[in-house]
Amino acid sequence: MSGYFSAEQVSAHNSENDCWVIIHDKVFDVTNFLNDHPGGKKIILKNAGTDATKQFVAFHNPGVLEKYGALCIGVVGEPPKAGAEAPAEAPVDDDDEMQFGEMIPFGDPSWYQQWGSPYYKESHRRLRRAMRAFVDKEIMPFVHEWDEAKQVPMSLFRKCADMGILAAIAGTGHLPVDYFDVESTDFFRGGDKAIVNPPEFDAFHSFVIGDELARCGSGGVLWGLCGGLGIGLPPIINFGSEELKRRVVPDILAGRKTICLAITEPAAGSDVANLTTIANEANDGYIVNGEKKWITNGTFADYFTVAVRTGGEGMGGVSMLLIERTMPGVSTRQMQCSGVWSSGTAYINFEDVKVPKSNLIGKENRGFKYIVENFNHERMGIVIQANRLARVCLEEAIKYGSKRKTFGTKLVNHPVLRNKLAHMSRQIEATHAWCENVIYQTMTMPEDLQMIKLGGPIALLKAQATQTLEYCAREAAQIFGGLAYTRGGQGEKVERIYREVRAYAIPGGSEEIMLDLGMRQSMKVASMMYGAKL
Ligand code: HEM
Repeated sequence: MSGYFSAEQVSAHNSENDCWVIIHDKVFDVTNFLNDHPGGKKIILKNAGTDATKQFVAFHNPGVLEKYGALCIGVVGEPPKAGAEAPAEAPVDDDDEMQFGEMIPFGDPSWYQQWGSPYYKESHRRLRRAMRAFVDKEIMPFVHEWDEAKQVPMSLFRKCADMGILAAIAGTGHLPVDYFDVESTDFFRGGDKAIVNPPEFDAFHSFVIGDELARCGSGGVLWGLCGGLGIGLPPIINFGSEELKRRVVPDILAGRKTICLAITEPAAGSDVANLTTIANEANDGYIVNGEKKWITNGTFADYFTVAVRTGGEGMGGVSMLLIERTMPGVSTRQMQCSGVWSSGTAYINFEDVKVPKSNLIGKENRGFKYIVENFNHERMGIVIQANRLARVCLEEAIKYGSKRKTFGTKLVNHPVLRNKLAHMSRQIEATHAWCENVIYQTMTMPEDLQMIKLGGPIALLKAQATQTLEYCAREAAQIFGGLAYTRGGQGEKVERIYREVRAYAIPGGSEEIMLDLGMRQSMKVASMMYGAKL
């Protein structure tokens, strides 16, 4: 972008061989783009040489202009007078940032929209600003491309590592500071002056990171980035030997290597205790044989945290092994799924894979305990993502409904449409508030009690979040109409999220199992711990 033009100058460029348009006060030379324009040549030519902002807004996502930035040749207006200083940008006062975001009703959590909250302080507000800038610049514009290509680039892992996002996702409410260089990250460098000083990092910082990340509106990117790291690494960090941790954790937190969790099998999903992948002892290690299915990140992961049978039947015979892609006998193939395309969901074969004893995670036959201990963390990750994806559906629906007119009035002016938005909003807000309440308990309740007392509510919360997501994706798709039935364009996010609902409602415990477990566990806690006479 270079020049300054008057509207009159622009109006002279009004033919097929020389076509300019003004959009949001910027001047675009679209002459060479006319034949490639997905909406057709004629429709732009009708607006050639004019301010086409209104027409453009009616048919496009705002992100389109960022993608086609190269077409911009200048702005409408006078060049600044020589010697005139550029207006200074107002400094951001973190203490004052009670309002943040676009102010779409319920488009962001209430603490972004001037509501008070006991949970957030300045560091959370700084972090939300930094996360938003990162996601808007480094993720949002590329999501559709990555989804169609069915992979997230490795460069994204490195960028997220440089921010500190990978370490935050791997840590369960605290940062694994011994295994990454705090001073090389944007979020955590600089002690007191850091965006977040590492000792002050808490579960609400994790929440802000997960919530802001999920604004990208792609379960594929979220599962791609967090789906292996968030569940495959904690068993190593929490139970692995120091040697194992030193060997694998730093590379993963630096974005040089990736890891996934391999538990589910073609015939063993939520009933983990029945898995059949076998690890027979041989010399100073194991020989592993078996198949794993629906393994998030399995297509590209360097490491696999694998649940194997080392002992007898049931949960007491399960161990966790770290298997490496370079080990002979490991093969993976990408599965064709309805959604989360860029997350590399894989079918994995282990054929006579020799695994050294040093790759055993924790103790033999204790694997089931390690898996179960990460369930709360895993499920809360799913809850946070699902509820923000639901919010994205709401936000998109409100924005679209505020510009699209039918029967002479905007969609949002039809009561039947507002009724849908209202039901979406109330479910999202209720889920968010419950989520904050549970997160607060993870910071204040002793860890051994959390396992017992939070398991039930978190299972119910997972079902609540995924049913909210399903509802919101459906209603937003109805509001977008045909646009949510086609990939890309204005309905892009909603179309994608609608396809991704099952990737939230099934893994990490299906809704059916969550609802049953949630009540069973809560009944048990009520009678055993609180003395309820049931
Ligand atoms: C810099 C100028 C423009 C660029 C870069 C551009 C780009 C695009 C792109 C990428 C699409 C595919 C759908 C999407 O991704 O949103 C599209 C569709 C479309 N564009 Fe443009 N466009 C421009 C100007 C215009 C103008 C001035 C009009 C005038 C009305 C227009 C009308 C349309 C229509 C009707 C569609 C089809 C929408 C649909 O499929 O529902 N475009 N444009």
